[in-house]
Amino acid sequence: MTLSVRGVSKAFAGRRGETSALCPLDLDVGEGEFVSLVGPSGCGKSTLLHIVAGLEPATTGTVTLGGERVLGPGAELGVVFQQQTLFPWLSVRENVRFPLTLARHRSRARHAGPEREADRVERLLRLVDLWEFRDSAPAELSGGMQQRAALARALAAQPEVLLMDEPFGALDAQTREEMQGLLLHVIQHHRITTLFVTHDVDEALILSDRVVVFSERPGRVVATFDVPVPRADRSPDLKLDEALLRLKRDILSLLRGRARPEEQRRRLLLGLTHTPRGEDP
Ligand SMILES: Nc1ncnc2c1ncn2[C@@H]1O[C@H](COP(=O)(O)OP(=O)(O)OP(=O)(O)O)[C@@H](O)[C@H]1O
Repeated sequence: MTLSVRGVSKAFAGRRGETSALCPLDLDVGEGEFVSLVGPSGCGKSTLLHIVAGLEPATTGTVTLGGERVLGPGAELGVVFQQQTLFPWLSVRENVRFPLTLARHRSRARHAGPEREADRVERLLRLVDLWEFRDSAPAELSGGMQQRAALARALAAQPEVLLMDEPFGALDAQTREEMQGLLLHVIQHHRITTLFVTHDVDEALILSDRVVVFSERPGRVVATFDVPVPRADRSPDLKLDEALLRLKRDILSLLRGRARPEEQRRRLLLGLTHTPRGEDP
């Protein structure tokens, strides 16, 4: 299913007047394509994702999925956010089953599909390596396990579009790499149209067909980079690939040119971006 953003802008009304979060922007994600958004903190990436998910109205413009206008949250979308969003009172298995129950109640036969609900839940829990923890409560899982459960839940209703907002942002480096490997496995086997927000340029390059760079707030698209690596050849080890290193350098220099100095310093301190060897930050 194609995703199309046309002339979408957002202004928030606040105590100190209006905050313009997004300039009118256009963005397309083709059927089965994986597109990442990177940009300075506060440039409106999450706001755009919320608008695409139908969780936040746009001030101007329209979002369409498969040609149909998005007017609110829909079952064709799977969403994974950085914060833990599992229902704490349900077990891991019940969390993953939840979208299927919801789809059944909305009698969305298309989403029920031929596979039995219980079989699908088991397949997904095995895919994310949580079958053993199926009866645990979310609070009993580590952060990485909770995000694996959140990914399984997002995939349960067989969404045609996946929206992910820094899903691995709170994880340690090793768990993050494992999650990237898992997501690569998922997208190599199911070509789901995906819009992915991250601060990590390596992560964007490893996972994406295309990386879209935003300006600082109010966000607009300043550049788009195609990633010239076939899906089948992708892995977290690609960080050292020559072509990707060149792309990374280009993206970082764009971000450094556009990010505010204090934000650049914060990111460098946090290790969110890396300075290519021989260059000053
Ligand atoms: N509900 C809201 N009310 C008022 N202002 C908001 C609201 N949500 C976001 N904003 C403002 O809109 C701007 C964009 O925020 P957003 O969270 O989309 O940025 P971001 O690029 O995702 O940031 P980060 O990378 O730090 O997560 C910020 O200035 C933020 O303060």
